[in-house]
Amino acid sequence: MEEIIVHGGQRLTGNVHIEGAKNAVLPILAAGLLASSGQTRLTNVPILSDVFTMNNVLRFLNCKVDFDEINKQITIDASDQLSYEAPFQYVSKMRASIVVMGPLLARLGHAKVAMPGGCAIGTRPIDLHLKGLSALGATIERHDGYVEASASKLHGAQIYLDFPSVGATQNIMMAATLAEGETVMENVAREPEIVDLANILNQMGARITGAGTETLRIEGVPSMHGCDHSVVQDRIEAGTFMVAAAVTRGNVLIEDAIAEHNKPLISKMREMGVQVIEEDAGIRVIGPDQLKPTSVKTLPHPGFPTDMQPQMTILQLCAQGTSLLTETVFENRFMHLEELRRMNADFKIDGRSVIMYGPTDFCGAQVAATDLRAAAALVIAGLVARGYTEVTNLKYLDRGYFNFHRKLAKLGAHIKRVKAPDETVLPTHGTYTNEAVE
Ligand SMILES: CC(=O)N[C@H]1[C@@H](OP(=O)(O)OP(=O)(O)OC[C@H]2O[C@@H](n3ccc(=O)[nH]c3=O)[C@H](O)[C@@H]2O)O[C@H](CO)[C@@H](O)[C@@H]1O
Ligand SMILES: C=C(OP(=O)(O)O)C(=O)O
Repeated sequence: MEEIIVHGGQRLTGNVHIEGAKNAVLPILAAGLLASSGQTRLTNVPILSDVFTMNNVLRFLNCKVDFDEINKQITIDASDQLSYEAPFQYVSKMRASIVVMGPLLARLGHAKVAMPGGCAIGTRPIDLHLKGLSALGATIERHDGYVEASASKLHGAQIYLDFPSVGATQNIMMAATLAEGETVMENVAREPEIVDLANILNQMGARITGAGTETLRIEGVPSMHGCDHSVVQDRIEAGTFMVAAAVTRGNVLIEDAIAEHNKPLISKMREMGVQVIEEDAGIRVIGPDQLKPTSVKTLPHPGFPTDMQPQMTILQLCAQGTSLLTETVFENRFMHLEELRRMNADFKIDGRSVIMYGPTDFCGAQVAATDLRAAAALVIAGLVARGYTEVTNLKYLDRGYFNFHRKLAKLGAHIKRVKAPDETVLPTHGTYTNEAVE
C-alpha cells in the first residue's frame, strides 16, 4: 500500500505535460477488436492501471497486445480467431470493459460479458447499451451474472438514447460499424472522446458521420482493418491541473491542453476570478488572491463534466462566500466531501446539491480516496491545507493519473508518494523535499 503525503502552502509554477485521455483510450483499445486484418498502432497512450486492465481483457479475448511503455505506444493485432467472453475477474476491476461488447458482437456475432456492478459514484446500469444492441438485431440474455448478446447478422436501425450515455454511444456505435445498412443514433453523447473514437473507427474503414453532434450516422461496412492513431489529450487531467494551479494562486502552463474541450471549466474559473489564458503552447492558469463563489451544475458534454466535479468543489470551498454545486449525472458523487469535512470544509448536502460555505481554512488530515476524481480532489485540498495531508487508497488515483505526485512536485508542491507503513508517523516540523519517491 502506498500513500501520498502533501505539505500544503506552495504556489504551483511552471509547465506540466498532459497525457492521452483514459476515457478515449479505453474504448479505442476495444475498437482494436474490430480489425480483422492489420495492426492497430496507438500513440500518446497514458500509462494507467485501467489501460493495463483493458490490455489484459483484449489478451484474454485472444488479441496480441504489445505495450511499449517507454514510447507510450500500444500495438494490437486482432486478426486471429477471437474468443467472445470477458469474465468477471476483468469486468469487476474496471466497468469500462463493458465496451468490448459492441465490437465482439459486430465481429463474432456473439459476446458474453460479465455484468458490471455499480461503483462508488453510482449504480451505473447498462440498459441503454443493451436496448441499442437489441435494436441492431441482437438477442440479449442475462444469466449467472453475465449478459450474452448474439445475432446471426446485425442490421442498421434508428436508435434514440433516453440519455446521452458515453458508454452506450460507444458500444452501439462500434456494433453498428459492421452491421448491414445504416444506423442513425440520436441524442448521443458528444464528448471529445466520442469524436476520437469515431475518428479512429473511420481510419479503420468504418463510415461514421456526425461525431460531436447529437446525431450519429453509421453506414455499415463488411470489414475493418488496423491503422495508426494518436490518442486525444486528457481534458480531465488538464482540468485537474488547472484547478490545482488556480487554488494555489499559482501560474502554470498546461501544455498542449485543448481549450475547446474544457470550455465549461474555463468559463467557471474565469467567473471565479481566475486568469485563464489560451496560449499557442497550451492553457495558462493564474490563480487570484481571492476566489469568488459560483454555482456549477454537472451535465453531459458540452456541459460541465462530472469528472471535474470533485476537483471543482475544492476551488469552490476556497472561494470567499457560499457556492453551490449540483451533480446531475451520477447519484452518489459527493463521497469526497465527507473526507474534506475532516480537513475543515463546511458544507451541507441536500439531495443532488451541495452548498459550500467558503473560504475554507483547510487543515491537513489523514483522508482516504473513495474513487478516482475524489483522490485527485483530496490531493489538491492537501496543496492548500495547513500542515500535512495523507491521502490513502491510491489504487483509484492510478486508474486515471500518471505520475500525479511527480508532476505536482515539478510544479513546486511539497509532495511525496511513499510506501505506507501500517502506522505512518507524520513529521511535526520541516518540509518534504520536492523529490518524489515511490
Ligand atoms: C471510461 C469512461 O469513459 N468513463 C466515463 C463515462 O462513463 P459511462 O460511459 O459509464 O457514463 P454514462 O455516460 O454511460 O453514464 C451517465 C449516466 O447515465 C446512466 N446510464 C448509463 C448507461 C445506461 O445504460 N443506463 C444509464 O442509466 C449512468 O448510470 C449515469 O448516471 O462517462 C461518464 C459521464 O461523463 C464519465 O464520468 C466517465 O468517466
Ligand atoms: C468515473 C470515471 O471513470 P470510469 O467510468 O472509468 O469509472 C472517471 O474517469 O472519473
